[in-house]
Amino acid sequence: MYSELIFKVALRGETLLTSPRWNKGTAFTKEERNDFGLTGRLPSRINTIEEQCDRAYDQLHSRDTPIQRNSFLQSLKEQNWVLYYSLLSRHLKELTSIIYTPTEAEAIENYSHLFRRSEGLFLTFPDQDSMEEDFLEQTRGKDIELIVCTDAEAILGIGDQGVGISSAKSAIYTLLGGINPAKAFSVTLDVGTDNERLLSDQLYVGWPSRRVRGDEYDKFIDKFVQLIRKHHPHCLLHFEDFGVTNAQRLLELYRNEHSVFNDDIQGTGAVTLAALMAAIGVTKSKLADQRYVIFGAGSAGLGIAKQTGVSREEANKKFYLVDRFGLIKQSLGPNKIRPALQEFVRPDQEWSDIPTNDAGEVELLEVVRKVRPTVLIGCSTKGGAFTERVVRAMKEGCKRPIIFPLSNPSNLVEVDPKDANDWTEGMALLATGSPFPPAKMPNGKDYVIAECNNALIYPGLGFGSMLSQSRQMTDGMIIAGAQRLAALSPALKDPDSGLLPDFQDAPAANLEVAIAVAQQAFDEGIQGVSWGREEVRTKAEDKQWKPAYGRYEYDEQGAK
Ligand SMILES: NC(=O)c1ccc[n+]([C@@H]2O[C@H](COP(=O)([O-])OP(=O)(O)OC[C@H]3O[C@@H](n4cnc5c(N)ncnc54)[C@H](O)[C@@H]3O)[C@@H](O)[C@H]2O)c1
Ligand SMILES: O=C(O)C[C@H](O)C(=O)O
Ligand SMILES: [Mn+2]
Repeated sequence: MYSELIFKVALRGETLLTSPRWNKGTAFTKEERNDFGLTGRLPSRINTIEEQCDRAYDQLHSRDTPIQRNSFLQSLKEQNWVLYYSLLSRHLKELTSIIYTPTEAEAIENYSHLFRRSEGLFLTFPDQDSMEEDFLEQTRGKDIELIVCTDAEAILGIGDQGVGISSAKSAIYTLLGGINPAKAFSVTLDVGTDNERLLSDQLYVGWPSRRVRGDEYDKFIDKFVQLIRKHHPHCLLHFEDFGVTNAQRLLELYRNEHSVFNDDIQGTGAVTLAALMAAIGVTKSKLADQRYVIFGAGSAGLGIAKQTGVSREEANKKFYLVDRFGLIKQSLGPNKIRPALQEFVRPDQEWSDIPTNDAGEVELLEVVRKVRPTVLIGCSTKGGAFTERVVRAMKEGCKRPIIFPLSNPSNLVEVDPKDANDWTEGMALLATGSPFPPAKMPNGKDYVIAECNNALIYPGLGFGSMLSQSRQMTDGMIIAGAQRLAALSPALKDPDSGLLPDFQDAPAANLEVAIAVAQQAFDEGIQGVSWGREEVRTKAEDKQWKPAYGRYEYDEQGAK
């Protein structure tokens, strides 16, 4: 059916073959080769997309390591979008882990050494006088619906990487969310780096200077945000992997004036809420009845704590936050407690009889022993932090502990889910941030480890907001998306199944999320479109971009 699509294209010859958006390589038909000046520029045989995918898949497998495969796929993306996304869609689970988590972490760590061709827009602090010009040079005349930006201060759990991530996040929007890649744009905000390894690396491609902070940083970010508001008022602005001192602050600053979204706070909060809803569906309890310990009180940790919808007064009763200085309690003082954590600070007297370490801190194990939490979530960047003693203490405190070690990439996971499953005799309800193989239950059955990664929901949240053209991404929209995702949980049918849909089903799950989000925008009366709520599903299906070539007609006024 997609071969019925007709595109008016204004490129010819070499420029057509080097345009990843329009290039078809050996799939150009005889007629197109005649019309676009390609006869003599391509070998004779005309391939189908299936044949091209088979060839590319073989080439991919001639590379041995995930990082070599990541580089291969990056090159393919630079050559031909339809082929790239077709190949990824055909081998979704296998290849998502190559272009995204966990392999993307290695690709970003080695970005400067693997560098071949730049992608998206680089806005660098000392060049800010030409920011608008640079921005318009690349975006002029384009109908941009999505901008993914990062300042790369807190990339996954690997910290400050100077430049990186936004293009992988943007590709996931297309692959799992159906966003047209021609309408999405990734931006690196290069404000320097405090990573010594990068600063002393002669090959580092970013701006080799210490990170700009304070007023100067805020002004730089503001200049960028105002540019988007001016030129693309409807566009969704997605923030990724900002540092913990900026992420929440920037979100609060802009979320009422533009459709902005922080993935680590809101996307992670939403996907974890969905996994929690599924888990309490299995344990037949309520969110409000859980006792939560969150290990790692950064952007993700706080996003999760807030997304559960527990009221401010309730928060201090239900949540125990543990960070690098142990339990967040009063006597840590303002230097060790960020203002955003205030509502979760525990009174000291509550802990006076609990042993501390030499530094006077209450460690995770002691917190688990005392609180007997039903839920333990890790977003600390500290691999292995959920030791056997911690996990066994969880099991002593409740029959079916909910344990989500969410730190990425795989080597930073707080506990290998296989171990957590063994140490709890298969009773733990588990979900991780990176993909892991199933664990074995004592009865020999496989227990599927749900991948609680924000990629299962952020493309749908974004698509829903773009579809409804809401000028805001409200909490109500995010919760509606989380509820819809939770309703798709395989564990609701079979308690031994994964808590969240398998990644193979991520495109379908994200579409459902998008529909719920757009419907919610209508319910809140903040949609910017003139069609009606009952049309949301059809409009969503129509708007989805699918990797398919269609037929090209040469037209000087056509797309470039
Ligand atoms: N699964 C997902 O979808 C998902 C989403 C977002 C983040 N994450 C992961 O969560 C982790 C944190 O991400 P973030 O964006 O919140 O980063 P962040 O920098 O905002 O927060 C990290 C927090 O962990 C704390 N921390 C650092 N070392 C610690 C230690 N040894 N013990 C206890 N706490 C420690 C820091 O003080 C900080 O508060 C990363 O590994 C990231 O990959 C996963
Ligand atoms: O990038 C991911 O895989 C999820 C998340 O945004 C993270 O920072 O770890
Ligand atoms: Mn992230």
